[in-house]
Amino acid sequence: MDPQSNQNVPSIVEEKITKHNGDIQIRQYLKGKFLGKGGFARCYEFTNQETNAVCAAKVVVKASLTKSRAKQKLMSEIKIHRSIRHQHVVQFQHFFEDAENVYILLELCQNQSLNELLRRRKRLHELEVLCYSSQIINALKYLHAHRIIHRDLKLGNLFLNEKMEVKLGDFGLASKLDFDGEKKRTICGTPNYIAPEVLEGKSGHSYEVDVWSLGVIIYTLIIGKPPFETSDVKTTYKRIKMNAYSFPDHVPISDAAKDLISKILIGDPSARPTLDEILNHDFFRTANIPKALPPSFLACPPSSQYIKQHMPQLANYQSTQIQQIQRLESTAPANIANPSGFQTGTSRPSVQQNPSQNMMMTDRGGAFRRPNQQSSEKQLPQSQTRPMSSADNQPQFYPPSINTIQSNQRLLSAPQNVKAQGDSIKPPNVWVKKWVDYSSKYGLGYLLCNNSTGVFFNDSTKILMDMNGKNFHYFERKAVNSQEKQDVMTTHQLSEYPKDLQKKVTLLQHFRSYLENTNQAQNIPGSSGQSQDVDMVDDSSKQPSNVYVKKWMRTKHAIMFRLSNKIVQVNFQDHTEILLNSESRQVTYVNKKGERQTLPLNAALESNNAEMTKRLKYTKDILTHMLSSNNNLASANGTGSSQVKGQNQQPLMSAHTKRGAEPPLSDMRGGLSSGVPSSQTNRKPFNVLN
Ligand SMILES: Nc1ncnc2c1ncn2[C@@H]1O[C@H](COP(=O)(O)OP(=O)(O)OP(=O)(O)O)[C@@H](O)[C@H]1O
Repeated sequence: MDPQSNQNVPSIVEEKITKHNGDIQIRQYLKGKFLGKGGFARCYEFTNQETNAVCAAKVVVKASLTKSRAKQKLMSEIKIHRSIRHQHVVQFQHFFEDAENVYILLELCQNQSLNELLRRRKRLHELEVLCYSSQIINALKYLHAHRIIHRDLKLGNLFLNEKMEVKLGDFGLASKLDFDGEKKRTICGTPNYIAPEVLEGKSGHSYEVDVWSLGVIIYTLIIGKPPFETSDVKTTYKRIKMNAYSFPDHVPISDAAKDLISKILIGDPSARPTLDEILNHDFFRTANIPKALPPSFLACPPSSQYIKQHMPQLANYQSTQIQQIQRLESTAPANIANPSGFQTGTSRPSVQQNPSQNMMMTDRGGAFRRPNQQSSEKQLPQSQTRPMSSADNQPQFYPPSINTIQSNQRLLSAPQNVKAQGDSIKPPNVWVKKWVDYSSKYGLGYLLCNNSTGVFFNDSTKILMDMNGKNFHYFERKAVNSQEKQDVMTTHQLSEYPKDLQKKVTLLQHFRSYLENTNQAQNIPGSSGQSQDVDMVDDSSKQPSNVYVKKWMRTKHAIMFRLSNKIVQVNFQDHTEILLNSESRQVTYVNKKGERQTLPLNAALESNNAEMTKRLKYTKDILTHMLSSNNNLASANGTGSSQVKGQNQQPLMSAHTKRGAEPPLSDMRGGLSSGVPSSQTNRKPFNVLN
C-alpha cells in the first residue's frame, strides 16, 4: 500500500458543473476503495452520491502534468478513449478536474486485470486462453476498424468485469491514424510486449504491433511468463529483436497454440497474420469457446468436466491416448518413470493432473484457414502448415536450452572388459553423440560420433555436413511413384550450392558450432573430454559420412532417433542407452556407468539384466505405439521408411523431457545475460512521447 496516497480512506470529491445559465451545480462522489496505480494515475472506486452508481476513477495529479508531453498524452488518451464504445473496451464515462487532479471516470472492472489473475493462477488452461484472447481480438478488430492502434496491449491493461468479460483499457499510448497506410514512429510500449519494428524504429509501425502483443499475451497466459522476459530491459530488447524465445519443456502446450504463437511472433510485421486469420487458426477450433468463464476460475483452474464440455473432441481423443500413455508409463523402468533430479511439483503437471493439455500436444493442426477453406486442409502435413520459420533471410540462432544437450560419449570410453559376444556381433558404427532440440523454431541439430553434423528441420528436410566441413548432403522427401516417398539426397560443396539452401546451411553451421563448442564432458560425470576425443578418432571417424537422422521423437523419458543406417537409438533420461540394429537384430546397451554390451535381440530380451530388458521393452512398446499411430520411426523395425506416411518431429507424449530450468541465454550467445524472470520488471511503458 502506498503511504502517500491515503488510498483507502473514504473522502468526498466534488465536481463543479457549470450549467447553460451560468449556475454552478456540485456533484459529489465518494472516493472509496483504492483499485491500483499505474505509471501516472491512481485508480479508486467512485460512487456518485446522487445515483449511487459506482465507477472506477483514474486520478491524475495535475502537478505531474507540468511537462507538455504528459499533458498531451492525457489529452490524447481522453480524446481517443471517449470516442469509442465496445463490449470489450472499458467504457469511458466522463472526465472533470479540480484544483489538484484530473479525474477520468470509467466502467468499473471488479475482477482486476489479467495480470493479477495470472499471478494467482501461475498459468491458464488453453480453454481459458481461447476465451480471453477471442474477446481481446474482438476489441482489437473494433479499434483497428476505427484506425486506432492501442500500442500498450498487455495483461495489466486487460480487465475483467463482474461478468468475467474482458475489457481493454488504458489508452494512454493509443494512436489514431489519419489514413490506413500511415506509419507511426513514436517509440512506445511496455518492454515485454513491444514489437520489434517499434524498437528498430526504421520504417515506422502500425496495427501489427497490437498483433505482436497479442502473441506475447497468448504465450504468457499459457506458459506463465512472457516469452522475451529477462531481468534487464536491454536484454529483453535484444531478445525481441533477435526473436529469441522458446517453449519450455516443462509446460504443456498444444501444437496448435505453439503454431499460432510462432506465426504471430514474427519479426516482419507484414508476415504476421491478421486478426481474422488468427480467429480462423486451428487453435480457435479446438474448443467451443464459452462467451465468459465462471468467476471461480479467478482462483482455480477449470475442472476436467468443464473442459470436456467445451473441448469434446479433445475429451474423446484424450481417453484412448491416456490409456496408451499409462500403458507405456507402466512399462517404463521405475527409475525412468520417476528419475531423481526431474522437476517436480506444481510447475510440472502430470498427464493425470491435466490430461487435456498434454493431449493437445498430439494435435498436429495449426494451419491458418480462411473461413471458406475446406476441412481437408486440416490434414496438411506439418511441412506445409509450419514453415521453417519467419520470413527473415538471416536466421537467428538461439538454441533453447543448453540442458537439451545430451551426450553418449560414454559409448566411446567404455571399459574394454565388456566385450561384444561372438564373432558376428558388431557394435554400431555411427550414432548420435550430442543433440539439441530447437524444434520450437528450426529443428533438431545433432553431432554424430564420426563428427558429421546434421539438422532435421521442422519442414522434414534434412541436411548433413561431413566431418571435413567441405561438403554437405541435402535430403528432401520426394515421391518415387504414386504411393511411395523417399528421401532424395543431393550433395553440394559448401563453396557452391543453390541459393535457396542458404538459410538451412547457415542454420547447420550455427548448430555445428554450438554443438562443437559445448563442453562435452559436462554431462558425463567422471570422464574427460580429451580421452573421448582420442577414442573417437580411433573408433568412428573413418565411418561413412552420409548416415543421418531420418526420424526422431521425444517422450517423457527418452529421445529416440532413427538413423539411416537402420539403427534406432534411444537415450534415456538416466543416461542409459539402447541402440537397436533392426537389420542385424542386435542390441547395444549402455548402462549408467557407461559400460556397453552388444548382443542379439532375443538374447537381450531374455537376459537377466533387468535394467536392460526393461529399457528394451520400453523401446519396443514405444515403437509399437508409434507403429499403431502411423509413426515413421516404426519403420526402423524393418518395414522400410518409404511405406510410412507421417512425419514426427514433435514430442509425442510429453513436453517434460528436459531437466532443470531454462538456462541463461548468455551460455549460448555472447552478450545476453541470465533470463531470471521478474514480476516487477518490464511492466512500465517507456519513453512515453518523443
Ligand atoms: N476500469 C477499471 N476498473 C478497475 N480497476 C481499474 C480500472 N482501470 C484501472 N484500474 C486499476 O488501476 C490501475 C492503474 O490504471 P492504469 O493502468 O490505467 O493507469 P496508468 O497510470 O495509465 O497505467 P500505465 O502505467 O499502464 O499507463 C490498474 O492497474 C488497475 O489496477
